[in-house]
Amino acid sequence: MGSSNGDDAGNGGAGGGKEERIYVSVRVRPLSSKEIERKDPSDWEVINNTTIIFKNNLPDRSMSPSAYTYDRVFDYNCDTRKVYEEGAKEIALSVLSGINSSIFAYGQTSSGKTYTMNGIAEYFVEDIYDYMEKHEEREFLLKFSAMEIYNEAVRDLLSSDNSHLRLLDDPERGTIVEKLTEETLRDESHLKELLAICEAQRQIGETTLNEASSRSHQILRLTIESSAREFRASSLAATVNFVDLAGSERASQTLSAGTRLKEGSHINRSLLTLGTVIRKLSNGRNAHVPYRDSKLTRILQNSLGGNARTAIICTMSPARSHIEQTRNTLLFASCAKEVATSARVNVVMSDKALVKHLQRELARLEDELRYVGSIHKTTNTDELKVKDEQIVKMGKEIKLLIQQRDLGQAQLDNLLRSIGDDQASRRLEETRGLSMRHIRNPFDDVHSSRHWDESSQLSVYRAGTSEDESLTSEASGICYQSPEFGISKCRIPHSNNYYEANLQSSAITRLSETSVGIERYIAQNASRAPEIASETSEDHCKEVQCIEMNDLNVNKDEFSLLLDEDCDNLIPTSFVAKAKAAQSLKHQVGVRRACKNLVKPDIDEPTLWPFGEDFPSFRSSSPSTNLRGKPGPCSDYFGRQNLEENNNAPYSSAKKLLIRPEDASTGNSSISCGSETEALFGLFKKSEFFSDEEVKFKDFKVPEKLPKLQHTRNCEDKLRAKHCKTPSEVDIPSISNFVEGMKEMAQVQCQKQLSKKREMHDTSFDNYMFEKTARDSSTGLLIRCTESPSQWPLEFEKLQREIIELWDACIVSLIHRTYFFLLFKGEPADSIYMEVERRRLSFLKKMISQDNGNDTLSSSIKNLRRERDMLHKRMLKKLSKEEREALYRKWGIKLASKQRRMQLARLLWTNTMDMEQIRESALLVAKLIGLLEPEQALKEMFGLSFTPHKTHRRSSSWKQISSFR
Ligand SMILES: Nc1ncnc2c1ncn2[C@@H]1O[C@H](COP(=O)(O)OP(=O)(O)OP(=O)(O)O)[C@@H](O)[C@H]1O
Repeated sequence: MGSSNGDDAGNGGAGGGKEERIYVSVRVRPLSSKEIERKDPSDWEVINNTTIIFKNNLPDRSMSPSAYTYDRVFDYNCDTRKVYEEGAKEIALSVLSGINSSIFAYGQTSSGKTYTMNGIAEYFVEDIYDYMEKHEEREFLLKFSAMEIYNEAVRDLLSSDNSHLRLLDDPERGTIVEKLTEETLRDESHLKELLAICEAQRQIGETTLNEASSRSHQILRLTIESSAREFRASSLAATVNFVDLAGSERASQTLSAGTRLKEGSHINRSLLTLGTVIRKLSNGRNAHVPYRDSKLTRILQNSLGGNARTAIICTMSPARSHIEQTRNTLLFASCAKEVATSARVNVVMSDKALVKHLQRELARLEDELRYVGSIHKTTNTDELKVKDEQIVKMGKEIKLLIQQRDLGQAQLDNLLRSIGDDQASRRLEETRGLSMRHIRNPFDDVHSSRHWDESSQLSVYRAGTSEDESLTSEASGICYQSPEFGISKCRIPHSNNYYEANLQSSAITRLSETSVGIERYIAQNASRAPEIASETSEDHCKEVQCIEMNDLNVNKDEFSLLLDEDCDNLIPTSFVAKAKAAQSLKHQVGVRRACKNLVKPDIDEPTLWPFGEDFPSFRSSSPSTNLRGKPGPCSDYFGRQNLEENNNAPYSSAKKLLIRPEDASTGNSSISCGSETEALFGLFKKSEFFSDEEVKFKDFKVPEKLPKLQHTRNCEDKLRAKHCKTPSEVDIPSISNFVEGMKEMAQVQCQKQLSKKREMHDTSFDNYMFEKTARDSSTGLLIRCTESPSQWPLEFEKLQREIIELWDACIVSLIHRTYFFLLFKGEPADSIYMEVERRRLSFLKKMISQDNGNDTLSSSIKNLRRERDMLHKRMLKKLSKEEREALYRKWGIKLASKQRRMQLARLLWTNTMDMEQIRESALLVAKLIGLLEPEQALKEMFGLSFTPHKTHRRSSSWKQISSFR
């Protein structure tokens, strides 16, 4: 065979076939006896193995090509073996390599198609069996089937049943003939028998040209599967088709009529489609190829441009009388020469082989899984190891802390004993006829801070006034912390009255340090509440003991507070004792910090104080250093005083004033026992944080005119000077500090929420408080948020806008706004933080409005200016020129204008109605202050969880952030 086919039959890969052209040869038969008889001349001459020429110079032949070239041209004297050997063998035998192949015989009737095809099939069968004999190492399976397409009906040539067979489309095998008999060949003779049957079964009729004309298209199909005997994992399987087409002549030429005419039309339909298919394929594969237009092309689709090697042998008569048909045949052959097919080796896996293959694949995947699992396991093991180490380490720390606690407890007990606990009791009994009962000293039963939290949700201190076991609550002094925003109440009985007052929550948060004093106060004063009011502040101050902190020989009878080194703040002695004993606080610094937890800020308006000035002795030796100041530049984020080292400063934004009841009722002003008193118990004035009910006393009416507090402006000035930084010194609070503050704030709120349900069935007084809780808007918001999550997005948007407006109104730090804005983006758990922020800002706004535009506002403006100044400077450092210019354009700042950075800084956070501008502002500020990845500053990073948790350590964020207010 020619080089175009190559010698690489069977080399096609299983995955993709090798493209090759259809092998086209032309066979010229000898003139038949009839043609010779009528002296029909031969006009064709084979000049070489590949070319045939028309040798007659007839006038009407001038337009036709005179020479035709093909892969092979066989002259009339070539026998069929040669035709087979050189025109079909290689392709036909590709089937042994697992490659589909097809051999076609095409030509007009009586041109020698059947003559040629029968010979080829015979030689092929011989070769196949010869091959099989020579390849005993392989096992072969041959299956034979045969069909004819007669009048566009498919018939099984191996079946005596003349019924028409249907064609089916199989997604894997293509078009298949339904119910076509497929005989498994036993041997060569068996095949020859079957071939004989086919020949006998084929439709034959007499035409003018051929006495035994084949009137149908015959397809003989041999499928060969072969596999190596010793290695049967896979086998090769392919099919070879021997296609003997019906005559391609026109019906008129065969002088057909009746049945023959009908046959001709059907024959020509299939041949016409075959011609179209070949032509389309020869022109390129992009065009639609009408395989389905005829049964012939549909069945042989793979052999025509598909997965098969194909050879076409065009037979022709050299007689002049057939010149037209011969030329058509040659033209068809020329066209077919251009058609390419793409045959590939068909590897078939046996079921057994398939199972084996799948088993191997499964084993491989399992290995991979085990490998991945082992990596994962290793990782887990490593993680567990680290965690185990952490557990061991934490265990050691816990052990150490327990030791320290026990030591502290022992020392405290000794201390209490040494300072005369008994004496205190005796003294109380002697002087007031009271006994301390049911006192729950938090240090006695606090085994862990958790316990303290638990108890702080409920009544905390109870001092009995008699030894009667049937002590009623009316007879007792009660001081406890309510869940209502952490507020606490003290109730002091006297006669038929008892006085109640709210204690600022922050003080109670630290009640562990002050409890003894509270208890004693209650115990001591339960029977003399009215008298308290009559005592003067001078008297009170006389009682104050200022004890040096190293002097632990304090008299426990006296509720004494230690002053810190500056005598700015107070700390109960019991706390000092504990602090010292536990060695958790370092002398003065520790004490000072603890003391400053108790510091209370500014007082503008009075709140009634039922206890008078006989409150346990404490004083400030340095009144000028009291911490009265207005929320403003020196106030922290929540309006609290901005105290250096005030790491644990409680919430104390509300103003307060301590006056004696009678002073309150008479309007006399007698303020003064010092800010420390206020700080310790921090009574709140009526404020946005607390309602009327929370601050009024049951047995006192709030006087219309209340004494004005005499501010010590020096203090404010001093604080301002001390804590407010110059622009160049402006520090940027870290987001973690900011978050820490948020957590603490929300903690109070969460505790309130949690305790609400728990307390619902408590005393009537408690119910009173909880009814308040239920009315509380924050609580309401949270409930709405958790129970109607679908409403929350709207609520959030509304709340966010309100907060943005309030930030603007309160001239809040841009950095604070940025942190807040970026952190709280609308998750349900944000509600608590947002509500706290809203209430805080509302309170601040009111404070500012009450300030009548004085220093507070101007200071805030000044600080905001400093902040903008800082941001404008950072633009140079943090932004490239291109980034800056892009921002100028975005913000509508002319590139040619001056002080563009400052212009931009002044625009930030200004348009509160434009959320896009707000968002842009937040992102820009975040970038400028070094919050490089604001999106990563998620609440989760900082544990901003709604779950309440203890955080007694207060961050310095308040101080830092406040410096921008
Ligand atoms: N190469 C050849 N050498 C000798 N005789 C041939 C050759 N080719 C064909 N013949 C003879 O020509 C006659 C017609 O051949 P054949 O039946 O094979 O034609 P056909 O193309 O199959 O016709 P139809 O399409 O009508 O079946 C037969 O008698 C056959 O023996």
